[in-house]
Amino acid sequence: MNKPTDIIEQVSEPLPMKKALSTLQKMVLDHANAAGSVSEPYLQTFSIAVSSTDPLLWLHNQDLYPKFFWSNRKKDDLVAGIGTADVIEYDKTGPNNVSFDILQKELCKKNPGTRYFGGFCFNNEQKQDEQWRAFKSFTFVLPDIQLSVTDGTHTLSCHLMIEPGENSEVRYRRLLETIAKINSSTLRDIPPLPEINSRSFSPDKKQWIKTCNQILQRFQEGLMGKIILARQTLLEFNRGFSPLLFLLRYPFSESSTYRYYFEPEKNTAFFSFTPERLYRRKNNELLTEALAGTCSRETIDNGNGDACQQLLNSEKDIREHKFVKDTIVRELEPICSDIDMEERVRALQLNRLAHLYTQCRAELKPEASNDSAVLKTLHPTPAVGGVPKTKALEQIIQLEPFSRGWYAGPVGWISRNSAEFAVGIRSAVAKENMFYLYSGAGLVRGSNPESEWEEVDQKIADILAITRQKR
Ligand SMILES: C=C(O[C@@H]1C=C(C(=O)O)C=C[C@H]1O)C(=O)O
Ligand SMILES: [Mg+2]
Repeated sequence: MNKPTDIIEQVSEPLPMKKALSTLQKMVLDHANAAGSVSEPYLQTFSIAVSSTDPLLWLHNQDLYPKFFWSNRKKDDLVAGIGTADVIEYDKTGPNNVSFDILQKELCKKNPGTRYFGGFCFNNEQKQDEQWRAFKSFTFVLPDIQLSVTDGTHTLSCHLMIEPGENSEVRYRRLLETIAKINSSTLRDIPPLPEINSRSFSPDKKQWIKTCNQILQRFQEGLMGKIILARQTLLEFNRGFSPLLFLLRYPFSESSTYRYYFEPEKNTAFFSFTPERLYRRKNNELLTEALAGTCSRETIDNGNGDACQQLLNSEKDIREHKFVKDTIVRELEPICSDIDMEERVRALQLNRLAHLYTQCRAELKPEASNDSAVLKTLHPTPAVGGVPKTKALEQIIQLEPFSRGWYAGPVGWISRNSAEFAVGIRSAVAKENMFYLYSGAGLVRGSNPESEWEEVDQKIADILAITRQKR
């Protein structure tokens, strides 16, 4: 077999979905005749322009798994994917650094010019609760079929991966069968969510306040500077349903948040509406940021106040933010030749919340121009972990009455020369009728446990609002 060209692309006017699918089938079929055995992993992408189709609705209309969806904050990079052309995954408890290295090593072997989508758990040293089973320590999927919208251009692609020793004919046949199963209907039937039977909090408010006070005591003793404590809100619905409904019903199309969704098995999914970027890398160029310190509109002047101004004047929030900003700069130093962290802190207005925000641009040293090096350095920042890092991570395991799973972990995509990871906060994991929502707050000296409880409520309020939509 010839050395592969990465991408076979049919250049034409955008085709309607049905026609695009049959053309894609033909492209694969034409190529399948050239199939043989390979001595190295062989990855081929077939692509075609398709007429404007909402990727979320398209995903909703399919009955193949896994499913994923990704949208960046600017909404000029949207991808919906189905099926597994290839997967890089790992499922053993151990240090996060081992996970990062394994992904990097496997990715290098495959050297993909295209993207694998997935995520990592927050802390792989932690034994995970049952609802996280399908997500593993990490999972990155190269989908069989994907619909992407880049700068307004819609592209339908499929991927074929042949590993050494594999029968390529079987692979081609399997891909053709998968394409044949794609539903090209554009049905807009988005059912309402079922009723909620019960709602419970872990920890409850009393326990939360007790734990926060314990932490405040540690600050007094000078043992720690900052820690992020999270809460789990469990919603039990009266029946199971597709968690994708939360994305289809997310009402804030203008909001500057990522939208991340991964459904490894039918009706088991993790999703996140996070405002926070962990990093974006292109070769040796790195973009990252500090995002911490919160004020909600609702808590000032019955929603009429200026949350951004309030935040910029809050000594406690500025301090909370500074832990993240300073740590990022300090930890990037060994792996970067140039770091440009904005001097001034800004306020970023979201739907109901405002956050303190500073951007950072850096140049990676050649030996650190890879995602394993960057992930080891940045994750977890003190926006979701704490200061000092190791101590905070130990405390989180000890004090939180649940495991974090993928909550606050890096979620996003990775390819040969570039990657983008968001921080999986404002998130939920769903398993049939049970939905576990996660959110946390950064505690520093002077934090008020009651206000931090409310801050967490505000952070999951966008997700909860969806459960109250009537139609
Ligand atoms: C930990 C979360 O958010 C983080 C905590 C913040 C805070 O305490 O002010 C703000 C943004 C994030 O850094 C979360 O939403 O779960
Ligand atoms: Mg806060």
